Amino acid sequence: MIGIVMGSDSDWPVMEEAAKALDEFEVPYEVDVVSAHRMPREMVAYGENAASRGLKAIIAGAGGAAHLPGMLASVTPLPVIGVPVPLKYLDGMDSLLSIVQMPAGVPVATVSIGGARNAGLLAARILAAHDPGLQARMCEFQDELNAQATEKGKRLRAKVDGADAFGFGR
Ligand SMILES: Nc1c(C(=O)O)ncn1[C@@H]1O[C@H](COP(=O)(O)O)[C@@H](O)[C@H]1O
Repeated sequence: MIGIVMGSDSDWPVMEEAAKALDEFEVPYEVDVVSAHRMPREMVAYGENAASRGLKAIIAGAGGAAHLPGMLASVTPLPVIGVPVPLKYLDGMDSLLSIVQMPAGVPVATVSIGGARNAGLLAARILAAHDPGLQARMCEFQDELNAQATEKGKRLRAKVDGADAFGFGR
């Protein structure tokens, strides 16, 4: 089970992509609003109880002064994946820097601004390290990505001038 938490329900349109990625790999998850700023005691309780409740990793998204991922990481031994959520001002740079610049000893695996899909995929990979079946599905997924990228190259080359990737045949 993966925990997907966010500072506000207004983050859900971004964070939903993490849930969709976990759905693709049939990884169970729970979702909740847990704010370090607005509900600090509940946030500490969530982090302190996460491991004993059976969660294997936490995906935490927040916008602006995004202290939630780092604060969770300080009260749980589980891996925490931070998702910077872009807001109206500063385009998510505020959130990115708040999440990524953690002091040594308290790691948060930070994905790109709005990168909730990668957060979901990273959580699946963490579980896959101890789950051969899930790891096999991850390998298939990577093969599909490869095939799609190869196809894009073929289409582009055909569109430009029929040359191959190195420009031979021009
Ligand atoms: N960054 C945090 C924290 C936190 O880090 O504890 N709690 C809420 N927020 C963020 O405030 C933004 C605005 O929230 P509202 O839309 O509720 O006003 C959201 O992006 C949320 O993640």
